Amino acid sequence: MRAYRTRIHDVMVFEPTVFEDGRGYFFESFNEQRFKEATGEPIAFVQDNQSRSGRGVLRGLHFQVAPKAQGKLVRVLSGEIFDVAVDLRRDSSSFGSWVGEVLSSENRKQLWIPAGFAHGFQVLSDVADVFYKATDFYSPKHERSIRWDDRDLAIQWPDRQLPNVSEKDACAPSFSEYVAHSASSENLP
Ligand SMILES: Cc1cn([C@H]2C[C@H](O)[C@@H](COP(=O)(O)OP(=O)(O)O[C@H]3O[C@@H](C)C(=O)[C@@H](O)[C@H]3O)O2)c(=O)[nH]c1=O
Repeated sequence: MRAYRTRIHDVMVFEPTVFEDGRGYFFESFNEQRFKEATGEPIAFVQDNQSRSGRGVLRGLHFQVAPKAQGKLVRVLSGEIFDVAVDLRRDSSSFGSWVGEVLSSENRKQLWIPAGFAHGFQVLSDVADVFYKATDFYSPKHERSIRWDDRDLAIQWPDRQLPNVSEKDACAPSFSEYVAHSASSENLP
């Protein structure tokens, strides 16, 4: 497994070692010991999620606030997505910055998004099955969202067509509205 950091230090990419033979392939999709060594943090996952989306779907930007903030380890079982993490930790030098990575069933990359980040993805294939592990349980009370097309965040989504978003995501507040109306500590893990 290869693990490396992105331009936001705490967001990491994992590339598993794939063993191919006459039968097909094998790889370890998650290894707790290696994950802990690479991140340097004692991270435990408690929930696995899976979603299917068609081309043009954009889900996000989503996060849960403390004490139910979630770290997420995202991968794609079929298809291709552009996966994005936005740093919402107010004490961070990269507060308000984003990083994006193409994840696909072909490249088998995984993106580690720690607690304190918002997460979203855009589907680039006809269908994408996305699977992610989360470090805390779903809690609607702590769930928040920020607009995917926020002007200050200026995320460069690869598909420039107007995406297919949920009603909830279409009404999400802007980044500056969110920052103005939330407690400064709520995104600190
Ligand atoms: C996220 C989630 C949703 N649900 C339910 C609530 C709702 O009825 C239905 C669909 O929920 P949503 O519309 O919020 O699904 P979705 O837009 O796919 O939300 C997800 O987006 C990505 C980007 C993330 O990072 C996730 O954490 C999550 O927020 O599933 C659960 O039961 N458990 C969960 O953990």
